[in-house]
Amino acid sequence: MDMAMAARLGPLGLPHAALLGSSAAASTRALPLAPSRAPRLPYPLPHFPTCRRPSSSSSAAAYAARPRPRRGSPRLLAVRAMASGNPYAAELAAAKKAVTLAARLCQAVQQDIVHSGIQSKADKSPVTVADYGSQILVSLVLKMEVSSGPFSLVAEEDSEELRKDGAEEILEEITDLVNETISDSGSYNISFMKEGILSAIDDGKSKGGPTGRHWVLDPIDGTKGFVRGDQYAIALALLDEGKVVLGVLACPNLPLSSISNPNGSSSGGQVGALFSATIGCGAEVESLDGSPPQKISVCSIDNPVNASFFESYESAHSMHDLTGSIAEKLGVLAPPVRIDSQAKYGALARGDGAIYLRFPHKGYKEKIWDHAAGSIVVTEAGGIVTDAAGNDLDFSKGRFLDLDTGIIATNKQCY
Ligand SMILES: Nc1ncnc2c1ncn2[C@@H]1O[C@H](COP(=O)(O)O)[C@@H](OP(=O)(O)O)[C@H]1O
Ligand SMILES: [Mg+2]
Repeated sequence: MDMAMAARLGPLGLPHAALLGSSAAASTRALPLAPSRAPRLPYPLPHFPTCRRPSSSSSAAAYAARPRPRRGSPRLLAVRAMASGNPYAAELAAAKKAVTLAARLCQAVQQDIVHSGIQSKADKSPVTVADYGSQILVSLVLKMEVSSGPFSLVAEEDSEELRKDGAEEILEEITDLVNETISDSGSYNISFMKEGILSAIDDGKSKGGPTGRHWVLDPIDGTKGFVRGDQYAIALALLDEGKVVLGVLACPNLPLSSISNPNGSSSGGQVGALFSATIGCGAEVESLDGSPPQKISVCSIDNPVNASFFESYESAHSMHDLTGSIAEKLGVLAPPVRIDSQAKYGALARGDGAIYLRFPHKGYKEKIWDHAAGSIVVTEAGGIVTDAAGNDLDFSKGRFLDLDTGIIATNKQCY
């Protein structure tokens, strides 16, 4: 290929016009519903006291003998981080702990939504409870586990609605659900009052930016999938000087085995995957129930004819006719695999498919929490994530990504 020709080509070896042109319909393969797991928490929960630090001497003895956090104190974690050669090891451990706890809360609420037959996002209350609850847990756990430096969190939710008249009941539900999840985990002997809950949400108001460290959180990514009982993710990343240096993706309904085989998820297999990656250290997956992490890498397919590609389940989020047309031009034969959330990035990173195409409708502005964790999981697994013009995604510009041309993630061979 001559240089002039190469310059005209975009990612996937296609001219930019082909990436941004239009349409051809494609048949689809939707990921089979993951088998549901028994809820760990009833929902809605009965109310219970919001502060239970022991006062009597006998309960003080019980308090002294309480189960301790398994991963050790922040100081110990920092020492381990230095010893392991991963400068973000303490942050990674905290991030995994935070999203695992949030995933438990979300699973309990999703079970309730599915069982109660709520199928529309219009009935917002349980979704709202889970969104806020997940953000609160992640915010609280990070603050308790990572003590170094100022705390900055760029997250989707704020407490404005919960501070309005009439929101008292839902705030109480959220408070109870958060406290119950913490108590049930056995990790901390602490509970929170409503004001602490509201301020944990508002910790997520940071604007991010090019300097310092910022956590980036989507407390429930793929809300529509969550309501349907399908895929969703709790996505948490860390920015350091404008770069994503760490990412974790809790995908409670994603099979642990590959979803490249349509029957793969029905092999009696476990669901609940936790992807993680730290810059320069590779990417891993483990079960949300705590199996040992295993290194993952993107697939080595070099001919799109043998590739399958991921895209949003929701056509409102990505133009299915355009992605179908791109796939056709590439020679992809398999129908698209449509799933919600950054579970797509996780599945791509472990080689379940070769390409993820995301082309929102004109005017949509992507938020950093929808891609930060997923993109580092893919790049650390050996893949590439760019916009349709081939530029790296820039997470240093605040709460939004500065692009309007779509996102492509794939392995180096297909790019
Ligand atoms: N019109 C639109 N175009 C593109 N993305 C959209 C969109 N409306 C919402 N989204 C984003 O798409 C995310 C879900 O991605 P996916 O389609 O891959 O499941 C949503 O995350 P939330 O569910 O956290 O709001 C939301 O941020
Ligand atoms: Mg999202």
